Amino acid sequence: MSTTKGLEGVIATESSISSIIDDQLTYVGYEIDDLAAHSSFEEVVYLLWHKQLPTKLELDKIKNDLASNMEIPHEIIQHFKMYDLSSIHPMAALRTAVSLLGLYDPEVDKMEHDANLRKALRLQAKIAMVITAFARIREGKEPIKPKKHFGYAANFLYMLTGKEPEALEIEAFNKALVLHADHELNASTFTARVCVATLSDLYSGVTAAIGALKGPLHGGANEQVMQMLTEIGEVDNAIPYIKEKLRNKEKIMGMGHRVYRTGDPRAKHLKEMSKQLTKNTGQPKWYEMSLKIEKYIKDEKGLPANVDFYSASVYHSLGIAHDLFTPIFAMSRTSGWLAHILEQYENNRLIRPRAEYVGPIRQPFVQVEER
Ligand SMILES: CC(=O)SCCNC(=O)CCNC(=O)[C@H](O)C(C)(C)COP(=O)(O)OP(=O)(O)OC[C@H]1O[C@@H](n2cnc3c(N)ncnc32)[C@H](O)[C@@H]1OP(=O)(O)O
Ligand SMILES: O=C([O-])CC(=O)C(=O)O
Repeated sequence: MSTTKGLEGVIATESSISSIIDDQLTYVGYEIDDLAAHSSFEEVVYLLWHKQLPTKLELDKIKNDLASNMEIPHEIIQHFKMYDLSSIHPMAALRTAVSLLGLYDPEVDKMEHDANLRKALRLQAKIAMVITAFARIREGKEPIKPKKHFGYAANFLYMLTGKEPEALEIEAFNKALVLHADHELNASTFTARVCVATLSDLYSGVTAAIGALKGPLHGGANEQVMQMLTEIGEVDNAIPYIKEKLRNKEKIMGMGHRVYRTGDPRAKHLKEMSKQLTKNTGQPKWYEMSLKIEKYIKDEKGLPANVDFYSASVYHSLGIAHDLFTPIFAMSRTSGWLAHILEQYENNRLIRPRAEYVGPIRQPFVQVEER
């Protein structure tokens, strides 16, 4: 047996959801650039789950279904109110709340495709209010219910702030959701597939995936990027700060990728949004700092910026708390996780690789009294 550390380059499954070929990303064969330019998040959700673009009627229906199913059970709100949320990371709260949501879904253990689609819709809808309710309750505010006529992006921003978002904010946020929705067999998606390949339920799969996304080598990097930018503070400090980090053999968050070599095709969209939004908010320094870091790391280490790098200054410019960046990633990626869960169920086989044993062998057993 031979091992591949981190399963690099290992093809673990077939999938027709998203592909990364020659550093180009597609969802069901549609270029990410086209989807980012033209589609709503709901359209992408439909595409990932049904593997075709919706008709106008189908799109209207999924938009309406998502908005009408967003309200979360009262018990989840009560659950958040039980804790001192000031010391709880929202990703931990989200992981627990998604698991808890499963308790309130009467179809949780129904395994038919249609039942799984209905659960997927409910979970995708409710996860938006789980995050916003958490964010409001920890600030001592009451959660806000969704508006039926708002789209997914607008509803999230509205439930978070209580203000009707502006068109530019909705557009930027929608685009960020589209860009994060799916990404082939990344660590959290693989986790979801491993979990449900035991024929466990969909809530378990998404709960497991949230746990995997939380780490700073994966989705948790976007929050870390903003922490780094905040520590840097001013554009002139950027390069000395980065040099020091590299001297200490520390990783620069938001840089590098297991699959992309020339660059992450999502990053350019977020970069452009960061440029515009930081200018609009009168804080171009976040973009300028990011630009310097990106160039330096590319020149010095040959590493490209990944999706987490510019999303940090985008979300910051939208006035979103830094520790909500990863939950927002999770909210979008839930659509991809659910698509992969549905695909796994369709053609399931238990996922159970082997480990090469490298521990001691033929050890003589010694009774506890003699050790
Ligand atoms: C949505 C996402 O999940 S996108 C990724 C988000 N994560 C981050 O941004 C965290 C920072 N980046 C990283 O840690 C890595 O690039 C990963 C985890 C994304 C990919 O990791 P891997 O493919 O396993 O690469 P690995 O960690 O082995 O790095 C290979 C080499 O590049 C270096 N390297 C990789 N990324 C970075 C980085 N961000 N900063 C500095 N050096 C880096 C490593 O130190 C290593 O160097 P060495 O060979 O001299 O020891
Ligand atoms: O694919 C990966 O390894 C990580 C990533 O960019 C993502 O999940 O969006």
